[in-house]
Order: sequence, then C-alpha cells, then structure tokens
Amino acid sequence: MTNPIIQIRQLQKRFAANGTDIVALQDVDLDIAPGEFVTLVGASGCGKSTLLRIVGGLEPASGGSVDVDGQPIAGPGIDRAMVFQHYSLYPWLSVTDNIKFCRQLKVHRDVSTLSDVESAEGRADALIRLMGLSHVANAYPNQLSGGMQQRVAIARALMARPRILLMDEPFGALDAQTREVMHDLILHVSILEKTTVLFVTHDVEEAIYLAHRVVLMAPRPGRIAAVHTVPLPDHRDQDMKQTPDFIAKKKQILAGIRNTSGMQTDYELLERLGQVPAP
Ligand SMILES: Nc1ncnc2c1ncn2[C@@H]1O[C@H](COP(=O)(O)OP(=O)(O)OP(=O)(O)O)[C@@H](O)[C@H]1O
Repeated sequence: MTNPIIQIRQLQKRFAANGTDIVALQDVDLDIAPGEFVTLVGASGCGKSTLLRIVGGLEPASGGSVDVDGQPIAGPGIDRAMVFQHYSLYPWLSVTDNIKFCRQLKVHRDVSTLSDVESAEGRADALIRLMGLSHVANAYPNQLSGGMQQRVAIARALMARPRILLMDEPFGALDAQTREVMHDLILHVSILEKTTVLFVTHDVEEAIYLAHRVVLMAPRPGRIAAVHTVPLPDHRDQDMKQTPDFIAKKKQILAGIRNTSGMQTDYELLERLGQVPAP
C-alpha cells in the first residue's frame, strides 16, 4: 500500500487493574489507505475500542506508534472525529446548533473572517441536507428517534471535514431496519466526502457490508488474528447480503471469532473432558 493515511506499528497497550496487568493490545500492525473503510470485529475484550481510542488520541499507547499522514499522533486532532454508540448531543441545542457547535467554538477562539463564518453556515446546511435532517433542523434531540439523533451526531462529526472518522458501535442501539438505512447513508457519505473510516462493531454482517477490509481481532492478549478483504464492489446494495460470496465471508469470520474467543460449546467441553454421552 502506498502512503497509508493511518500507519500502526507494533502498537502495545497495557492496563493495570486490581494488581494484574491486562494486555489490551499486543504488536498490532495495520496500514489503512486514504478513503478506505475498515471494520474491526472480535470477541468482547479483544481491544477494538482501545485501538480506536488510541488512534483518536483519547488514550496513550504503552508502546509502538500510530502515524496519521506520516506524523505521530499527539492527542486528539481536527483531522480525526469520533462517533460513539450514545449520541452525546447537547439537549438544550437544536439540531442545527448541535451540528454547528464545535465550529462556533472555533469561531469564538480564532479571529475568523465573515467568509469563514459563511462557509461554516454553508457546510452545516449541506450536511443537514445530506443526512436527511432538513425537516427536523429546528427540533431538539429529545424530539428525535435514535436513528435521527445518530444522523445529527455524524453530521456534527463531519462538520470540520475530518479526514478520518472513528466510529465505535455507532448503530449498536438502533433497530435492524434503521441500521440498514444508516449503513447505506454512511457508505454514501464516506464515498462523497472521501473520508477514511475505522468502525468497531459486534455485527459481522454490518462489518462486511460496510467495509473494504474486515479486521478480526482476538483477546488475551488483544491482537489482530486475520484481515479479510471483502469481495464486493465499492457501491453496495442490500441484496448483496444474499450472495454466496457474502454468506461465505460471514461464515468464515464468524468461525474466526468463535475460534479466537476461547469460548466452546457444551459439546466441545464434554468432548475435551472425554464425557461425550453415548448416542
Ligand atoms: N481503562 C481501563 N482500565 C483497565 N482495563 C481496561 C480499560 N479499558 C479497557 N480495559 C481492558 O482492556 C481490554 C480491551 O478492552 P476494549 O474495551 O478495548 O475491548 P473491546 O474489544 O472493545 O470489547 P467490547 O467488544 O466488549 O466492547 C479488556 O480486557 C478491558 O477490560
């Protein structure tokens, strides 16, 4: 891969908890190309969120490096925006003001020209249209469904034109139909804005549908177990989930999660103990 936008090398993260050392990430190497959509899946505790938070600059690494555009990251930056499962909107601000909020802070901090302010207004209006929020632009978060609130959170994250969007189970709290709508929306937006996306999920179907590559992580210690290239064209549609390639990839990744999670079925446990009941 030439000139990755994110380059992760030998990344380590240890947490000390109750006198024990937890290896949340060990020797993680990953390059992500500009405009690529990469999803992270794996058993609970394999370090998905920790990896995302380190790339977001919210958590320091214990070793190794994360470079963005060839520069080591030093804390959060305007080039990276995060979206979490819980929408974290400001309840006292309208949809429009929530989307413009960070921009307004910047306008207060810096000496901005009228054209800066106007271009921010134009950007907010464009995002409101793009995210299908025009009819609720003046509503408040508590008047919106979960799906609509998450659209606002994504629009707000995109406001500063981040090159990288870091998403931690952003659709985990939504119903199945709303998730499908959000999948097509985030794919459309990421292609249109040429945004690189790193996306954590527990849902393997979601992981495949959205991604160019699915990174399978394994726990204890947290590490990359496999990287799966998704055999689908860039422009996706929901019918692709029924194709043999999609179904085969889903089976392969689910088996990978089972094999790396250390979980075993009751049958496997009995078999190991030599106590399989006679047929
Ligand atoms: N602040 C912390 N202090 C101590 N241990 C932590 C901390 N944050 C994460 N861990 C531990 O690091 C490991 C990786 O956690 P992380 O949340 O990144 O995993 P995950 O794959 O995102 O899990 P899940 O799928 O359940 O959200 C886990 O064992 C977790 O308990």
